[in-house]
Amino acid sequence: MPFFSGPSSAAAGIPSSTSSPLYSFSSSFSAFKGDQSFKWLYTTGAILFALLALEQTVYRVKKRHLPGATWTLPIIGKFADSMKPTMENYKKQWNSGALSAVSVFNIFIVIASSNDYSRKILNSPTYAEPCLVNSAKQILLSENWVFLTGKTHVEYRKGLNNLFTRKALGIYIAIQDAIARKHYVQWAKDLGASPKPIMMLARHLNMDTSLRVFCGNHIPEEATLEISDRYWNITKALELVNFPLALPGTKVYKAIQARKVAMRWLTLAAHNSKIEMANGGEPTCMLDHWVQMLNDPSYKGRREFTDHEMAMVVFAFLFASQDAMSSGLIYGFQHLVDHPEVLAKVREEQQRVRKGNYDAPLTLEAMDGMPYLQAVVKESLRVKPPVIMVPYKSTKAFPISDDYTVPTGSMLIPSFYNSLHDPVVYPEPDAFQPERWLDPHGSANSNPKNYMVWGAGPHKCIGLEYAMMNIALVLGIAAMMFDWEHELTQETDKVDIIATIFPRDGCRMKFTPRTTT
Ligand code: HEM
Repeated sequence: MPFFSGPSSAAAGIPSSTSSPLYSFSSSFSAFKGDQSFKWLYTTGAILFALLALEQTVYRVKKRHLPGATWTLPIIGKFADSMKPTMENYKKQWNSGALSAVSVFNIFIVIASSNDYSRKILNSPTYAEPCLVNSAKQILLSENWVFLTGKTHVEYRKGLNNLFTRKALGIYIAIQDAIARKHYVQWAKDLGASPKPIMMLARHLNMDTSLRVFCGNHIPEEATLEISDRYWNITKALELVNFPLALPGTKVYKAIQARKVAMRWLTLAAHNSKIEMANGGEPTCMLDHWVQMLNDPSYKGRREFTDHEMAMVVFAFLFASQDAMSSGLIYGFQHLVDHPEVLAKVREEQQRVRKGNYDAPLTLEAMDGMPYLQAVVKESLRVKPPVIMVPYKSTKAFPISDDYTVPTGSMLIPSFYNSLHDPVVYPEPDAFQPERWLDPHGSANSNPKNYMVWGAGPHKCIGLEYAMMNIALVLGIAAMMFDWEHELTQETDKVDIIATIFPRDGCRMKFTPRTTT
């Protein structure tokens, strides 16, 4: 509404407000400078007016009948909203129509909120491809594989799928287990006396886990600390629209510096892994597993990857996972502590499967025996999906529906929230009910296409099994080691969108060691 009334009232004001002040200004001005200056001012004004009119016309022609502001705010469009995104504004937009339109800095954006349209965008690589936010190419480096599209993307990704097989996950789980326990020793100290936000602790735990899973001991402890500390600068730069130049002091500049630090360490890790595998070492991390696979004579895919290229792959995994995993972990903790009856069932399952031996590292087989914990993770990610949308762009005119064609070069935003909160598929959609996943014939399991937590199509999350396993493992261990208390604040239920979603108060918790362990 402000975007409608703003420009239209401004437009209405132009004749009266420009006529008298501009006239008197220009007439007194012309007394000194003559007719030439007046003509110059008049011509400039006319050109500006024509450009603004053209901007509105282009917007209206592209938008056609889609819901969205009738006029766009000159030049900036909905920039103010994109700077401070809120769930309330997003929900308003999603509920305005299955397809709706906005414009930011003259980028025409079509937002899809229904399951069908969101899936259609993700599954139409001939018409649409991921575009990530503007800053992503500067941060990730434009030659990163995540920017590949079409067949080259499919081929490249095929090789990387091998890094998430069950065999590979079997290597990673021992590392995940050890890192979680190491951090919990510190959590017991930090959160033992009074409730504090777990937000940054969970982010550090997740970054440490990722780096050790990806790089093992090929980087020193100081590297994980340095990357983890600086990574927040990368998260903060992931806004829809950033200051266009990466000048010193800007968010993108700081993010690029953080990437340089991370890439230096990751390149070293790739180098060290190659040496260790060449010397007959056993694979103890993702890089080792990858190098060993490339050295296997029976391996059919591409074999040569430079240290820099391997580092870019690992950096892309960090980039794709750090915010989403942290969000998933934090809401996992929050959902469990707020639902003691669910936490009690998680503990009951842990006791049954682990038979009182809570110090033994978790294995894939043990995790297979924990369907309730898996349901908890699945439900937590449904209620609070870390990624609520992904930006794509149309590479050619995209006839998305019978009566609307998305113009070439538009930004397309498939949104997942409505799919994951569809009351027909998930009755009482805002309620946290892991049980809905335990009935194989229930509506949740019968409509897998609604479960858009991981996206869909050729770019669907490559790390989803790993992510599910990690969140389950971190929660499962914590459930047996600690009693948790959650300090509710006025901001507990408010959601901040910082690339992914987080509780605004950072989830304030107190952890007390349990006597059973
Ligand atoms: C809770 C955690 C996670 C969530 C919610 C999540 C969600 C997503 C979503 C929604 C997409 C976009 C899919 C699309 O465009 O259709 C995606 C892509 C991706 N994710 Fe994840 N993700 C998570 C964890 C991870 C982890 C742990 C890794 C790696 C270790 C990872 C690696 C990737 C990569 C590389 C892509 C891009 C794939 C491609 O373009 O082919 N993600 N993820």
